Amino acid sequence: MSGRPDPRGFDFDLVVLGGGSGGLAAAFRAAGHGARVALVEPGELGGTCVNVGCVPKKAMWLAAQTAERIELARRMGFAGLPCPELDWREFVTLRQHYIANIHASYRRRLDEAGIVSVVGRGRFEDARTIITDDGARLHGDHVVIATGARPRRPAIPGADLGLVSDDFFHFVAPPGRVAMIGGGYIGVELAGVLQRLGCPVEMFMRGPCLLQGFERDLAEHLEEDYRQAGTALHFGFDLQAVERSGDGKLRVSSQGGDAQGGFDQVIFAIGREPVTASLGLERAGVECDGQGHVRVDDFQDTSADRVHAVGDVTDRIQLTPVAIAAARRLMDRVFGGHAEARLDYDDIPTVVFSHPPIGKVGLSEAEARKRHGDDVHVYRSDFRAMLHALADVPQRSLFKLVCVGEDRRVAGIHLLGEGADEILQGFAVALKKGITLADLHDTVAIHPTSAEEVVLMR
Ligand SMILES: Cc1cc2nc3c(=O)[nH]c(=O)nc-3n(C[C@H](O)[C@H](O)[C@H](O)COP(=O)(O)OP(=O)(O)OC[C@H]3O[C@@H](n4cnc5c(N)ncnc54)[C@H](O)[C@@H]3O)c2cc1C
Ligand SMILES: NC(=O)c1ccc[n+]([C@@H]2O[C@H](COP(=O)([O-])OP(=O)(O)OC[C@H]3O[C@@H](n4cnc5c(N)ncnc54)[C@H](O)[C@@H]3O)[C@@H](O)[C@H]2O)c1
Repeated sequence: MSGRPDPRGFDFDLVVLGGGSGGLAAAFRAAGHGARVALVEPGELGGTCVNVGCVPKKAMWLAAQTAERIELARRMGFAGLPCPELDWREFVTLRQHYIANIHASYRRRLDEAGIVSVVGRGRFEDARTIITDDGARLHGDHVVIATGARPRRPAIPGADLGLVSDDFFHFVAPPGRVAMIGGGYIGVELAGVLQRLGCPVEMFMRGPCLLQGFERDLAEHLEEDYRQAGTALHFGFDLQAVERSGDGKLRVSSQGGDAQGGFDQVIFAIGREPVTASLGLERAGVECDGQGHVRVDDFQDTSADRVHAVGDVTDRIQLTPVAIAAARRLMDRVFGGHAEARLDYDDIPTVVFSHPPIGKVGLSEAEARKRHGDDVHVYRSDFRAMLHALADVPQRSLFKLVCVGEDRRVAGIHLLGEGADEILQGFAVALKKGITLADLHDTVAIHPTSAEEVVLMR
């Protein structure tokens, strides 16, 4: 919308705050049900995922994987290959061109769906009224809050010397020697990309391992892979300060007195915080938890009538398909006549795009034992993928099934290795449908693949 703000305001069935994964999905689905929709977004369409998350990250991962493949090819006897060295500027141009196409496609789809797209930041005047930067008032019968999250910075001296994941996607040249703080999804993924693209990187973790929340044995394998690739891992490093030394390099020090220097960049990957502070939620009667996440019930309803929230702004699993699925079901309930529609947050598959990738769906072995006691049966396959065996590199794959009960229902699938990212999706469908180990054994394997290990585990 442009021009002078209309003092009478504009009426809609739905006003959506945020044009990221969740907000766009809500807007499109509601419009599909015939609702009159306004979408308020101050930045580029697509939010975190498209602009500073999944998409540019996966592009960098693909570049890093290509470098890895060139190295494998050399080991397999291909001669005359150049030393893999990425021209970052050229690749980033390709990446951003890909992203620009996504923006254009969203813009076209919003127009086609008749959704009013408002450029600006919105905040609540009351539970039915959103006021935008330029003073326009949008009245919605329903409001969806989908303002997402932003990277967290530690409250320590020198925090302003460090970067966050958003900044990573501004690099147009190798960043030099990097200290990555945090061993969760983002720390592991960005460190993996850097190491495979030939940038020295060291990881500093407060805890004792990488990827807490993933199977210990698989994560330990991954730690070994990272060490083999030349990444130093510092566990139990509780960051106390970042300083610039006399030589211009950065130095990180821990509570325990440990210090490491000589870094060109420090990147914080220590979690994300919800974007709620400036939304005027109190004026709408929307409650937040202690960390600022919007509180929602199982139906994505907030404490305010007809105000809903989806995605990273809530305290649920922070994944794009989760934000999208929650938004679509919410709109099916509100505008589509499906009174019971809601997202089941159990058994959501997830993959970390590490090198190699690691993925999981369902229960961990520990969670299964907590719920099912001794009636838990674990099957493992530890093998070298054919590609790695041929190239004679030490990388191994580790697949694990967690089954429960007399009928060995498959309650958890955990994959680390070549192709894990692509293999998991289909098996996640099967797990969700309640398959047993016997069902896997009844399925004829596809040979020779890594995926066949899942149906052959005994
Ligand atoms: C580096 C990185 C890699 C990731 N990789 C993956 C991955 O591989 N797979 C995966 O599933 N997930 C991944 N994620 C997570 C995924 O990006 C998020 O879970 C997802 O984007 C959440 O969507 P959302 O709609 O809740 O929020 P967002 O996508 O963050 O969208 C929120 C939008 O709200 C807008 N906004 C903020 N304030 C206002 C306001 N006042 N008014 C109007 N609009 C406002 C913002 O500008 C933003 O566009 C990754 C995240 C990061 C950071
Ligand atoms: N492939 C994917 O699907 C993907 C990729 C990236 C991000 N994401 C989503 O984004 C979310 C955020 O990613 P993330 O990596 O920032 O968070 P995370 O929660 O995965 O990991 C944060 C890590 O930082 C550590 N930490 C927290 N505070 C610290 C401190 N003060 N000092 C040192 N370490 C500290 C935590 O112990 C944890 O290991 C993820 O949880 C995930 O849901 C998904």
